[in-house]
Amino acid sequence: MSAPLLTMEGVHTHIGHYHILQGVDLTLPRGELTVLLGRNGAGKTTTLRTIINLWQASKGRIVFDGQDITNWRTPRIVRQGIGYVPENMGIFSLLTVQENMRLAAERRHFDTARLDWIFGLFPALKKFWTTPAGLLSGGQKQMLSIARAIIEPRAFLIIDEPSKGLAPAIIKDLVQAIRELKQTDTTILLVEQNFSFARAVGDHVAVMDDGRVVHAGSMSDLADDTELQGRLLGLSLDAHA
Ligand SMILES: Nc1ncnc2c1ncn2[C@@H]1O[C@H](COP(=O)(O)OP(=O)(O)OP(=O)(O)O)[C@@H](O)[C@H]1O
Repeated sequence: MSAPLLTMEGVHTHIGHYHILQGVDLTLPRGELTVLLGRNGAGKTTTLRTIINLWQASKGRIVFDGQDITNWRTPRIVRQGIGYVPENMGIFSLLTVQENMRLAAERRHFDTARLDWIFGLFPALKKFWTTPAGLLSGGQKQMLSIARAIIEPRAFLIIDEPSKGLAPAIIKDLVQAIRELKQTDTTILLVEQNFSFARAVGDHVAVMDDGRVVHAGSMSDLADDTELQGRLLGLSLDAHA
């Protein structure tokens, strides 16, 4: 088995006086999708932000592709080929879809073949290419946010709760797009609360509680074991949807 793309070893993060991450251990197999699950406030978003040093780890080690990146600054970390889709999507409402995409492209230049591939994943972006992003639906904004993160080839993609607030039909489209993205060998770390979505795309799962990873394993093992689901996640009805 090849070396993992990313490992976190005993990572702690403080935000102001609050001790949020309390020794996170996480291993991300290369080329596969790991879902980070856990109740509200468990520390999922803080984990994502700590990986790219938007929050500085106060203790522990983060290794990406064999390099200790724990104390690197964010721009240097993301230049290693990391795309980040934040929970608030980070798009510019007054700019068009095209302008939003151009800002994310290296030297503001589009690779035509890659752009066509993205239009295949998210046809709505082609349709609304010259529309201000603020006028898109919630699902279309999410697609734009992911498209921005993959406008350049990425070794690693971090996506924070993409299904949040989206209608089931849109979630289905997102599942399809993420499955296609997986074909490109990109390693993906996805935070998700919707277990049916998580189950549809995930190879591996890590469950967080109180600032730690309390379970890590294959998605299929968790999906097959309702007792484990109940114990780990206190799952809501959508687990069985
Ligand atoms: N800027 C901040 N200042 C103080 N506390 C914060 C800050 N950001 C997050 N926290 C706290 O850190 C804890 C973990 O938050 P985090 O956003 O990582 O959780 P989460 O698992 O992503 O939850 P959710 O699913 O609700 O987004 C929470 O108790 C939260 O209140």
